[in-house]
Amino acid sequence: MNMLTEAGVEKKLTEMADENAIKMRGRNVTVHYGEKQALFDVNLDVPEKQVMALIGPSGCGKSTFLRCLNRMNDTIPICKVGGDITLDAEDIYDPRIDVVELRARVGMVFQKPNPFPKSIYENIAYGPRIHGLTKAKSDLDGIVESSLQKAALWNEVKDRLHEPGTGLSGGQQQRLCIARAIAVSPEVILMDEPCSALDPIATAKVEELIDELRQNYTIVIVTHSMQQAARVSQRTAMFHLGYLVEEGPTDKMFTNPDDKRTQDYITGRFG
Ligand SMILES: Nc1ncnc2c1ncn2[C@@H]1O[C@H](COP(=O)(O)OP(=O)(O)OP(=O)(O)O)[C@@H](O)[C@H]1O
Repeated sequence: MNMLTEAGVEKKLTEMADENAIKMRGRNVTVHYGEKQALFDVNLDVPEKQVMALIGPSGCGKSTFLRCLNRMNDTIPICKVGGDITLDAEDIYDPRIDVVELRARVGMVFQKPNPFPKSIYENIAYGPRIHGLTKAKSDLDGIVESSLQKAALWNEVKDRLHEPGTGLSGGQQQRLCIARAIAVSPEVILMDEPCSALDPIATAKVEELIDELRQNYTIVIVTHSMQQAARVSQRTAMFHLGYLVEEGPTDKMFTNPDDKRTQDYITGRFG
């Protein structure tokens, strides 16, 4: 029989806990835009260092939920968020939370690549500089290089770092935006349909990158593409009309979902 020592048991338990670690937790999350309620009592856990896909028909509240996770909804005056959302068990809506710092810990990549109208180098250097992550120019050079490496863009841009970011192809611009998010050492990266403006080759590159990034980061991605959700995520959450319908391992969600609405959506019967 395979007997584990006490230290072995301890190690095994720690590994199991890590596998199931919850990075962000949403409890009874509601969102109103003025009178209109967009989310109803959403309870959803985001597992650490995995990719979670948010799927569901247009208008079901996927992007609204995503934006709750780094308080991007604060920028919409009519938007009111209720319920609890935690990051490492810390309430991110606590008035003492510094929202700028929160958004460095929980970075975001948008649908349309949106590099600053500055050089490739400056696009990456801006965040670490304003967050005071580095003082020496050589440190900043190092962050720029490692962020571009992690975003699988370094080889394509290393000889043109001082050219405008807006001069890159759409797919390269999106990887530049991912590098920019990585540069401030986030823990979570939120992606709102990051490939919808990209061609299939650029999409494949970004998907490959997402798969690599999950070794170090927790990722939540909104996508309209069932294939993409199946390719990149380990867990999938299905929304419908502002409700979380169900959540589970991606394999199960795409082969044997519990709810008929998920079945109908993934087989293209609505949405
Ligand atoms: N800024 C806003 N002001 C008012 N209503 C909004 C705003 N943003 C979203 N909504 C409404 O909230 C609901 C959920 O929208 P949301 O964008 O979160 O859905 P979604 O599932 O991401 O949709 P899509 O897949 O089309 O992007 C919709 O009814 C939408 O009209």
